[in-house]
Amino acid sequence: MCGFVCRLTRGLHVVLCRTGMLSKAGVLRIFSQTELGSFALTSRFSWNVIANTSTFPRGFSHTVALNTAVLLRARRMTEKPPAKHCCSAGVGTGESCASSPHVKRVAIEGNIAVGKSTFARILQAENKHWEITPEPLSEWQNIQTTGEPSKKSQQNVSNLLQMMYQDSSRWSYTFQTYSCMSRIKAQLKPVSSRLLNLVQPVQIFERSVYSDRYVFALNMFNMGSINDTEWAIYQDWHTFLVQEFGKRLELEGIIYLRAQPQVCKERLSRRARPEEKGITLEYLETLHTQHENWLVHKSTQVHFEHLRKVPVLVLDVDDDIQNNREYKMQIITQVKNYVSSLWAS
Ligand SMILES: Nc1ncnc2c1ncn2[C@@H]1O[C@H](COP(=O)(O)OP(=O)(O)O)[C@@H](O)[C@H]1O
Ligand SMILES: Nc1nc2c(ncn2[C@H]2C[C@H](O)[C@@H](COP(=O)(O)O)O2)c(=O)[nH]1
Repeated sequence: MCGFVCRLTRGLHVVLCRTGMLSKAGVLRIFSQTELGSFALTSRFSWNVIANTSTFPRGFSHTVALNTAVLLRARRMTEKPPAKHCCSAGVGTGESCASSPHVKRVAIEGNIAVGKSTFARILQAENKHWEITPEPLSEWQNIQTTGEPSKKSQQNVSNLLQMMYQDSSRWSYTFQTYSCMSRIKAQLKPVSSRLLNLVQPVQIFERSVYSDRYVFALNMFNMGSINDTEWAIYQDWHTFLVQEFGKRLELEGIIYLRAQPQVCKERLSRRARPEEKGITLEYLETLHTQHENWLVHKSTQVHFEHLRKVPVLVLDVDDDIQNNREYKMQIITQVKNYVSSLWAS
């Protein structure tokens, strides 16, 4: 038999017949045949991730029809060097990593001060197979700037969270660019080796690139804090980046923590974060509505096919989870059952 056996995904072995000359790097694309006879790109892998590429042909351009109506085509692509480590790969190589297939990724979503961080800590303590990635709040509160040109060496710190609450029309768009970028980085962070060695590991993110758009940015736009032009630009780059990073930003599950806005207001006041002292009940109500529209009524227009299919676990957390052991165990059981269902699917 001519060619190589490449393990592309779990359980899928592909025989590549070769023609042509040698190449060191490239991208392998898998196309599925559609009913109309055309081919849709389903996966893309950096060659150096799947095999020793020194044996691949230069200028390789070849098509192999497999008996499962899957067409394989490999093409030399030298513009973008393949990443050294699949999980730190750049834009455009997203599918090469497809994250770790045996780690489930779940986001905790919910209104401000509903109790996401508290809940995340409870989950972390409950199950060592669940690892939490907190929301990058401190990054938003501590942006290193160089200050005035005359004081170049002096480092200043900007608190973008505070700036956004103090002058929302000036800073909301800037805030969403930064919050979204930091969420992308958080979601792309490689899975820890500790987690990778566990059975049925789960990566839990506090919020996601999706609530950034379908809750906050949309809300800011509806409130007039983000104008038409900013909204168009935000949506353009958001769609582009989410599509480019592909599977690496996808979630397998969403846990929606829900409480009445009034309850969130009370918890917010108790927490007393200085930047948030101007937050009104009305603002929390609009955010509540955005969550409900996106995750419960499904009336928000979402732009990513996979996101529409993500199963959502809704947990009502109006009651005190911290000081009521029975209630806490009941909620944890719901999460365990939900996570088990993700593994079963
Ligand atoms: N279920 C709950 N019942 C009562 N208080 C809670 C509950 N969950 C969180 N809190 C309290 O509410 C405040 C906000 O919680 P936090 O976890 O910081 O919210 P979030 O991360 O959603 O902004 C904290 O003071 C926390 O102790
Ligand atoms: N305008 C936006 N504000 C956001 C966004 N994500 C979080 N936030 C604010 C809300 C809180 O004041 C603070 C932290 O949120 P918690 O709910 O975790 O306490 O940051 C956003 O995308 N846009």
